[in-house]
Amino acid sequence: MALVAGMRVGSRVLFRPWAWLPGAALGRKESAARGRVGARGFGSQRVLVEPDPAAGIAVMKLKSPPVNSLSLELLTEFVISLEKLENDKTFRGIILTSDCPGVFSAGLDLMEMCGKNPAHYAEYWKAVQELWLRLYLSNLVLIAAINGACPAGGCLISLTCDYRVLADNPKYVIGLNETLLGIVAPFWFKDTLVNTIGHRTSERALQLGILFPPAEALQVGMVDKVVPEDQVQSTALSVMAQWLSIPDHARQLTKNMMRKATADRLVKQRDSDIQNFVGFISRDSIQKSLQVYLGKLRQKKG
Ligand SMILES: CCCCC/C=C\CCCC/C=C/C(=O)SCCNC(=O)CCNC(=O)[C@H](O)C(C)(C)COP(=O)(O)OP(=O)(O)OC[C@H]1O[C@@H](n2cnc3c(N)ncnc32)[C@H](O)[C@@H]1OP(=O)(O)O
Repeated sequence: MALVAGMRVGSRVLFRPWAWLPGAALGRKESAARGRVGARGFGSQRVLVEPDPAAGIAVMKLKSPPVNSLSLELLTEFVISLEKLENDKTFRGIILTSDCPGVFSAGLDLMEMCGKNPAHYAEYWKAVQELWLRLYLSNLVLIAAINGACPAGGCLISLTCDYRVLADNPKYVIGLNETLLGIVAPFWFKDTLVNTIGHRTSERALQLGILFPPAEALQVGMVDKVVPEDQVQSTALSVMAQWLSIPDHARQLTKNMMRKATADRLVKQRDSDIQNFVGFISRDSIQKSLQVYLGKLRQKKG
C-alpha cells in the first residue's frame, strides 16, 4: 500500500493530512476542514488560531505544554488548522508562535521515538513529513514569531517560514542539534537549513549540533530579525504587512520556484525516507542514546 496520503489534481498534489489517522472519519473531517474560518477564532486543544479576517491574517499559537514537543496529536492538529486557513481565501498570511512560555517548540516528541513499534514510528514520521511539506509549500505568507527556545524540529518549523523574528533572550537558542542526541537530521532537514544559511555554515552547524543564541543566529542568517521580547508580535505584524504588499500570485509563484525542487526531493522518496527512519530509530544503539538524552533532560530539574 502506498504510504503517501495524497491525490493528484492536475499538476498539484493535495495532501489529506487526516488520511493517515487511524480509523479517521474522512468525510466528516474533510468537510469540517473545508469550512470557512470566519472571524470567531477556532482551533483545537493544542493549536489556537486567532483570525483577523479584515487584515487577511491569522495568528497560530502552539499550546501543547510544557514545551510544545511535536507529538502525533500536535502534528495532526497543526496540519488541520493550516489546511483550514489555506482553504479560506480570506487569509493571506499566518504568524506562527507559541503559547508556552519560554519555548517555541522543543522539536520532535522524544516519547514518540522511544520504545514504540515500527508501525508507530512509520505513522509518526509520515506525520512529520506531512507537516513539513504543508508548511514548506504553503501559499500563505508564514512569519515565525519565535518567543522561546527553538531546537531541532522546532527550528525546522521556523525554517519553513518566509521570515523569522526571534526574541532577544540568551535562553532562546535555535538550531538543528540532532547530533547532540546521537541522531541524524534527515536530508530534507539539512536541505531546509542549507537553503536558509548556506552550505558551509550548515555543515558546521549540523555536525556540531549548534544551538545559536540570538545574536549569532542573526549573524549566520538563521533568523532575520532579533528584537526585545515584548516586540516580537508587533514586529511580526509589521513584517507581515510588508510581505502582503506584494501581489499574491507573483509572490506565490516565486516562492514555489524557490522551494519546489527541495520539496519534490522528499515527495519522490517519502516511503523510503519512512523506511530509513524506522530502521534507524529502531536500532538498539539509537534507542539507548535517546533514553540517555531523556534522562539528562529529566535530571536537569532535580
Ligand atoms: C541516516 C538516516 C537518517 C534517517 C532519519 C533518522 C533519524 C531521525 C531524525 C530525527 C530528527 C529529530 C528531531 C528532533 O526534533 S529531536 C528533539 C530534539 N529536541 C531537543 O533536543 C530539545 C530538548 N528539550 C530541551 O532542551 C528543553 O526541554 C527546552 C526545550 C530548552 C525547554 O527547557 P525547560 O523549559 O527547562 O523544560 P524542561 O527541559 O524541564 O522540559 C519539560 C518537560 O518536557 C520534556 N521534554 C523536553 N523536550 C522534549 C522533547 N523534545 N520530547 C519529549 N519531551 C520533552 C522534559 O523531559 C520534561 O519532562 P518531565 O517534566 O517529565 O521531566
